[in-house]
Formats: sequence, structure tokens, C-alpha cells
Amino acid sequence: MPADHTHASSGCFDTAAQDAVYRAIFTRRDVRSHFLPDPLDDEVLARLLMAAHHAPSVGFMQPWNFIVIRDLQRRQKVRDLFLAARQQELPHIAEERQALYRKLKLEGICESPLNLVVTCDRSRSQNSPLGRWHNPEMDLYSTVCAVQNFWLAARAEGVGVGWVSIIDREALKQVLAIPEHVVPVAYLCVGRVSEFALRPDLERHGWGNRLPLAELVMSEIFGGDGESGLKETVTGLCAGRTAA
Ligand SMILES: Cc1cc2c(cc1C)N(C[C@H](O)[C@H](O)[C@H](O)COP(=O)(O)O)c1[nH]c(=O)[nH]c(=O)c1N2
Repeated sequence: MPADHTHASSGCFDTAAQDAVYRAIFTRRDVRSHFLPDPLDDEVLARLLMAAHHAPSVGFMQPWNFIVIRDLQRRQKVRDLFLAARQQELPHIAEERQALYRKLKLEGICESPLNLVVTCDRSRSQNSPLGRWHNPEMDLYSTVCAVQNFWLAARAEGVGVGWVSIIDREALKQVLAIPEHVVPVAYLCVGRVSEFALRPDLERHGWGNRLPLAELVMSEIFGGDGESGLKETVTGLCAGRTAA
């Protein structure tokens, strides 16, 4: 690892470390174009996988596995699945948005030097569903936490990641010989990039905008009739970020 993080500690990070965390969060992008063909160093990939493996998981289940696909022929097969799935998705998109949908680049399966599938082994808790008895899908959510750790660490290492979900899951399982009880949660395109876009691709192409955070923060529940200034603070923060 770049630094030793194994000691217990209390309190907050110093300002530079805090900035680095927020920088990774705010500059992370879903990458579909701008992949460079250069192979990804095993040392770097190992660090990213280590970051993923330190995600929180329900009952400390750690339900993930990581399938690394470098073989181009296999990736071409997956790309064919994507193309078929995209055709199937199209008629379900609002008619007035279909032309834009057709133009969007929504994968970098063959352009990126490697693909990574993050899977969830649903049998790993061995009949001890701590934290999952009422909510059995928590193992899938845990796996998504691993994906996000990978994504943020990748950004810090200058590695682009793009998630492709326009793929028929059962067909993908067949192509990759994934066993019945294992769910492919995320299909990721991974590699060095020529640039990270400043804004999400879907925003730049007019598909959607970031929703105002203040509208998503629900009223807090207070014992008395107090109202906190949280919404105003959030609004101020958002205004500052927009201006920056
Ligand atoms: C579960 C899930 C599934 C997908 C995605 C994301 C997530 C979380 N995204 C990426 C998505 O479009 C992107 O995150 C948003 O547009 C916001 O952009 P940034 O990630 O901030 O760059 C995505 N992108 C894409 O090009 N093809 C896809 O199939 C998917 N699928």
C-alpha cells in the first residue's frame, strides 16, 4: 500500500488528506471514452482490488469476487451482448429521447485494456444471515460498496472506470462461466485515460443534470419545533461549488 493504514486512530484527517478524499469523490467519472490502450500495472490493479476488499459488508460477509478479463475475444463477446441489450433497451426509452440515446457512448469494453467483473457470492454467509435475514439483498449492496471503493481509489491513481449495466445478466454469466449462486453485480471497463471529464457524460450530452441536493434532504425529525439551518447550509455549499 502507498501508506501504512493499519494502526488504530481517532479524530479527523489533516486538511490535505481531507481534500484528497473529497477530490477523489468530486472528480471521479464514469469513463466510456478516452481510454488509453496501455496495460494496467499489476501493482496498481492490486492496490485497487485491496481498496475494494476493504469495503463494508453485511455481517462482514465479504461476498465479492473479482474476475479480471484481459482477453480481447472474450471482451468482444461481451460487447456483442451490450449491443444486443442496447437494442432491447431502446424501445423502453421515451420516444423523444431515443435519438439522443442512440448517440450516447455507453461502454468502453474493447477500448479499455481490461474489464473487471465484481461478483456477489450469495452463499458465502453459510446459513448465518447476520444482517440479512430481513433484507437478503444486503449482500448485493455490500458488493456495490466494494465497487465504489475501487472506483474512488482508481480515480486517485489516475485510472478510469466505466460501469456497463446494459447487458443481459444470464447471457453474461454464460459467457464468463459464472456459477448459478453468483451474481455479476458490476461489469467495469478499467484503464489509463487521456483525461477525466469535468462533468458527467450524460450531463454534457443533455441527458440529465445533477439534482439540487437541498431538494433531496428531507425534513429532519425534531423533538420540539426547532428547525435546523441544514437546508440553507446545503444550498450555500452547492452555490459555492457551482461558482468554483
Ligand atoms: C449501477 C450503475 C450502472 C451504470 C452506471 C452507473 C451505475 C452506478 N453508469 C454510469 C452512470 O451513467 C454515471 O455514473 C452517471 O451518468 C454520473 O456520471 P459520473 O459517474 O459522475 O461521471 C453507466 N454508464 C454507461 O455508460 N453505461 C452503463 O451501462 C452504465 N450503467
